[in-house]
Amino acid sequence: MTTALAPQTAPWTPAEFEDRLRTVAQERYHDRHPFNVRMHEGDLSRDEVRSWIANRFHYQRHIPVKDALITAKLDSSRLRRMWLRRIEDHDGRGEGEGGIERWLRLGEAAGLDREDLLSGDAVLPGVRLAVEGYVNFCRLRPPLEAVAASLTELTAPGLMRRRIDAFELHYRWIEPDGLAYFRTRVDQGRRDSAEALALVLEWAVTREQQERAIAALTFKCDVLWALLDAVQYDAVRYDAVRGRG
Ligand SMILES: O=C(O)c1cc(C(=O)O)c2c(n1)C(=O)C(=O)c1cc(C(=O)O)[nH]c1-2
Repeated sequence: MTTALAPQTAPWTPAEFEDRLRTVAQERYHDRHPFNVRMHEGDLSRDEVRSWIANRFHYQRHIPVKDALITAKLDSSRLRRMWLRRIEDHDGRGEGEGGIERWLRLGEAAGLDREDLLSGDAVLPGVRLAVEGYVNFCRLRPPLEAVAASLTELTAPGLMRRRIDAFELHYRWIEPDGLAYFRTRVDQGRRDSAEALALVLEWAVTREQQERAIAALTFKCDVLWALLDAVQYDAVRYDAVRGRG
């Protein structure tokens, strides 16, 4: 005797699954975090912008590490080549190239010292934990979940454009060349998210796999949110210490 699948375990159609992924990537994304809202409105002090740049550098420098962990799990040359390109995007092909270098230049354009950024001394405990959480997630989970976690990049290009506008309008004390990182990421993020989405749609065949992909993306949104919680809390604490809080 065959039993029909219960309706709740039937897979979503690819269109419905994609729609659910996009909804998570929009509704839970950190563009809605109060710190980002304040950034876009021009409310951040110079110290707050600098703290964000220094703390976000910790995230940036770990992106190629987590991409190397994902690459090691991929089982074809085509897929590994695809993922290796992400590592090159961040590390460059030689000294003085790539996204990490561009982020260091953003820091310098905002008045931060390259050596201080590289030392990691300004990185907050909550930021360390959030980034470690993401790296370990990609280390421990199967490729489907690790790739699905990168799908926050479905929403990232829109945020990059918004950030460029906000920086040009409100934070003119940052030298314009420093914004090169964000300009480059608009197209890279679009390409990366399109590739990752195609893989997730192909690999998640059962309802359980689809739900795992949604959970992975939800987790990643929480990583980005927690990172900004730490930066925001530090700013509040700093204000209180100086009697402004
Ligand atoms: O500034 C941002 O808001 C933002 C967000 C994200 C993201 O959504 O994960 C990434 C980036 N930037 C980014 O620059 C980047 O290289 C990147 C790689 C990834 C990833 O998970 O593979 N996300 C992001």
